[in-house]
Amino acid sequence: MLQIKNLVKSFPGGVRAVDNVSLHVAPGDIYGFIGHNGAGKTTTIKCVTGLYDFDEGEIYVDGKSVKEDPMACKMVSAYIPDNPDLYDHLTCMQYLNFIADIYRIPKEPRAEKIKYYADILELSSRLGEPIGAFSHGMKQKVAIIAALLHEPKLLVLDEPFVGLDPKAAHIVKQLLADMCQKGGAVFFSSHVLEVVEKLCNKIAIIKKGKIIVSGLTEDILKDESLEDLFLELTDNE
Ligand SMILES: Nc1ncnc2c1ncn2[C@@H]1O[C@H](COP(=O)(O)OP(=O)(O)OP(=O)(O)O)[C@@H](O)[C@H]1O
Repeated sequence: MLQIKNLVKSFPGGVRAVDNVSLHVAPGDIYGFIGHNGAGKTTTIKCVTGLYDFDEGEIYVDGKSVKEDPMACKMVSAYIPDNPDLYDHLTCMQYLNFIADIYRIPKEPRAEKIKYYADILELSSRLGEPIGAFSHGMKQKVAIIAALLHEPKLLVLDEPFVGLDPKAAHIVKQLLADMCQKGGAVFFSSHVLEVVEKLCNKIAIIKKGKIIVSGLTEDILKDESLEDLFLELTDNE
């Protein structure tokens, strides 16, 4: 569903933020992407979602090249950034309709889906309010609903659990697991190692732009905790 091959991305001034990264996220995978601050997670994610151009390598979403066929990639995927900057002047319902229009979701399933997700994320009574009046966690929930409306095959999230209360985090984990059970794929970055360890069937650790370990969680961890492994692999400079 997501294939990253030998990705290289440098910034002006010579920072090689992503250095020959290769990853494969298959249908049904919940793939956790972890690393220290500045390791290259967000840069990789922004290359995958088409927000950054990249210097070398290839990225394929559902078999389509992000460089050559960006629209096709966007139609089957969704991205939730670490900071949900939505349109503050729109009401929650106006925003969700705007996103649904972009993905050409017909009126009837659209209304049903908005109701379904708003109910489980406890936003139903706030749909008519402007997003500008929402808390960070509420904006995060709106971004999650907007991302799920078109039933993406691939969902990419940057730090999805920051700002969510424990109940909302639990529901979002359930939504991600449901999506993967139906054959979708999830790729997300996180610093919450306990969540990654429990939720993800695959994990990659990135350090200074390079992948230092990747694969099935059970193969990587064996009897160790993810925290111990992470500290062991990333602490030595
Ligand atoms: N727009 C930019 N211009 C220049 N350098 C950048 C830019 N964005 C990121 N970098 C650099 O690229 C490297 C990787 O940053 P990135 O944001 O991908 O890290 P991260 O793993 O997401 O970190 P965090 O966990 O803190 O969010 C860092 O050295 C950072 O300073």
